[in-house]
Amino acid sequence: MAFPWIVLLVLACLALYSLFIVRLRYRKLRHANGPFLAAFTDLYRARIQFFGPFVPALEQLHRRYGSIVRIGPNTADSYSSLRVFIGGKSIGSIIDMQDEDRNRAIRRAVGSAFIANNLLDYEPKLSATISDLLENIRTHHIHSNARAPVPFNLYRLIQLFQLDFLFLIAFSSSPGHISQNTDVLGMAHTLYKRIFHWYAWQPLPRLERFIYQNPLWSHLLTVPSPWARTGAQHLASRLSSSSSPQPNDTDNTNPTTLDLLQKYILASKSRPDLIPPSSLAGLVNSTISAGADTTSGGITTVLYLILRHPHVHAKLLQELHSAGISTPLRYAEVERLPYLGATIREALRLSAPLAVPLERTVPAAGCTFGETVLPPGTVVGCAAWVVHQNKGVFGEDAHVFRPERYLDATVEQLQAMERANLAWGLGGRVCLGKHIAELEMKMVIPTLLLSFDLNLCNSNLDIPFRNMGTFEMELNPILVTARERGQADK
Ligand code: HEM
Repeated sequence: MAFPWIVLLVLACLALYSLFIVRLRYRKLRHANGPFLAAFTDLYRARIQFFGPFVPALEQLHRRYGSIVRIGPNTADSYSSLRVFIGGKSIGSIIDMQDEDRNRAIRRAVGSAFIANNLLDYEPKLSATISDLLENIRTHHIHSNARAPVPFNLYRLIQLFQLDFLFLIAFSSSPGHISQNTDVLGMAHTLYKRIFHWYAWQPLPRLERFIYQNPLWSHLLTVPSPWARTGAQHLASRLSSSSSPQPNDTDNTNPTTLDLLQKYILASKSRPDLIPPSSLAGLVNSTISAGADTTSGGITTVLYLILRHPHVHAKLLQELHSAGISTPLRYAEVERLPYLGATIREALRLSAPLAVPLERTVPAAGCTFGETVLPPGTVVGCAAWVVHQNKGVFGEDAHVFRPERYLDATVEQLQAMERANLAWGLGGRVCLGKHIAELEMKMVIPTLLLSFDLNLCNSNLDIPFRNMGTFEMELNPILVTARERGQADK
């Protein structure tokens, strides 16, 4: 009857080992302030992040414990729960790549696709998709005297628009969401499920990996990704097709002929050590899926805040009218409009699409924040929503939507606000698609405002901006009605 003793011995060893690890993790950061429970278990953070409201909970912790708060023992792997699987195998992603050197090199290899100077390459494709968007609103949602107002879900429509645009720039072909007015491949829906999964499991990456990424049963649990499947199909047909531009093509001097997939293929040809062909599907998929929910949420947020603040709406229309914008609008006409730029910036400050803390690991040299010394390996994170409420930087009215704060500011204040701007992240892992997203926002928002008289149906809706960013727009849809603007309004 030795069996129970062996079991007990193993259990005791496991318990001792867990205690040892917990104590080690606790001791390393015992000087950091925070709730008692958070020093020992990630369940504390999981509770506030899952049941929320997360941002107010973080703000309250800062009021109580100061500018640095310990919200967990020390767990890194912010993005592992975003992994996408095909046939039970993770296809990899640029976002959860922890090898900084490789990430830097890949960003350099495909960087030309994302720099501000090459933005105009995207303009024709964007204009075409905007034209489909206008057509969609006119066909399905317009409110005229002859027809009763038909409220529509602004976020859903912008999401369909965004999916079409991203596919166009990535694969030179659009699934036609906007023209068919539907989530053609079920992408919007799975996007929401993935984002929800990420938010829910981000604080518990080990448990998430054990449950959802376990080779024994993960194929039963992982949400299929029509994104990844479609991307992989495009890649396969591109590599086998003789008609499309091939990786060996020397005519890559004209960037307008190359879509994102082709740029990645060329980068893979010249640096197979860095971008092996097997990593192409994951890299392209993660690059564009990073721009889907963020940009749809960003555009929706800006429009929502403009519509909620009639004086901002009026001032913006005035700026657009005085600029003599043509139809269809060209990027050069709106790129530098000050009030438009300030309005977008202010909306992303108050409601950055990524609401969860952006995490980094302290390097070997360690680092010091104020008087707190953080040892190498410590995971640190900043939540844009919390940083963006700093009154010392953004003023006493930091909670108010006021685009003028950037136009009235001194150079020093502007620099301080820029340094604290986390909407796009900061440093080496700053958003790769920032310039593309800005191009989109600066073209889509004025076009919609100049073409339609948009009205919010639920203008008392505050919830989306207090908890988890764009994800909430799925649960609490922002409904609007649209009426064609008369020529006289323009
Ligand atoms: C309003 C729109 C957008 C916002 C607010 C946004 C925000 C962000 C943020 C905050 C990060 C950094 C995450 C971190 O620091 O851990 C990021 C990363 C990234 N974004 Fe965006 N993004 C937007 C649009 C786009 C678009 C349109 C694309 C591509 C077409 C894109 C591609 C990426 C990629 C690939 C990364 C990962 C970069 C890396 O890890 O090296 N984003 N984005």
